Amino acid sequence: MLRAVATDVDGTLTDRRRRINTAAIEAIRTLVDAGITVVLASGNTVCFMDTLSKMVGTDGTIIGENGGVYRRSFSGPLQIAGDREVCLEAFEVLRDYFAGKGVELELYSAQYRFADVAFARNVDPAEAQAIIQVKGLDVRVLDTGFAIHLQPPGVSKGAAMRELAIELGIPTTEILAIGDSENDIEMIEAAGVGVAVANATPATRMAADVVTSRPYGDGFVEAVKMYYSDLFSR
Ligand SMILES: O=C(O)COP(=O)(O)O
Ligand SMILES: [Mg+2]
Repeated sequence: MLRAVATDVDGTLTDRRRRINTAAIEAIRTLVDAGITVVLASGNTVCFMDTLSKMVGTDGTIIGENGGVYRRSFSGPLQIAGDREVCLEAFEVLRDYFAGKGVELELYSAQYRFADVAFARNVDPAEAQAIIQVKGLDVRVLDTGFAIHLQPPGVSKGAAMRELAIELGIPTTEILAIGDSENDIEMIEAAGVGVAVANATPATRMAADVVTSRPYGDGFVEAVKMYYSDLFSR
């Protein structure tokens, strides 16, 4: 039995413009009301995730900053994985490099982040990755399709999900994970069932057990109805 659903946010519950799919919200509420734990798992900040959790109606179990932070329920202690300093140092290197090419990097919500660094996609993520590699920096460059993130090695939504699973007392084999991007691959692989929505990147689709026929929030609803058909047939 799939006792928990871990879902990505941007590109999975939202569309390309980050507008949330209202049918996806309804589906999450149906799951929550049936006692299924819904974990919102995103590259977004804790404060963003808290607001989203409240308004959607989950118990506040979240993975934020691509696994850099996670927490069981609103009242649980916030766990911080990884070292933000190494990400900030790597960001400085990238900022100098791209400044030399006349491109200014734009940080996203830096004052609200505990573990990672996120910035605008106005540069090629592959070029950023190449610079990190050339400089021998021990940081991952993740392209979520919405932002570029710098993560310490070992930090991922999948690693955070494993830790949360222990806290929740739910084996990872009983978790359904749904996502769309590179930052969802470890989570999709670690879960008992991994789903990619139709708009997912090729590597994310490859990692998944199932790829939905519909994109974005409609794909999320399709996946949930597929695995919890009894809850939605009433
Ligand atoms: O914060 C991002 O860059 C994307 O967020 P997501 O993990 O919810 O898709
Ligand atoms: Mg996403």
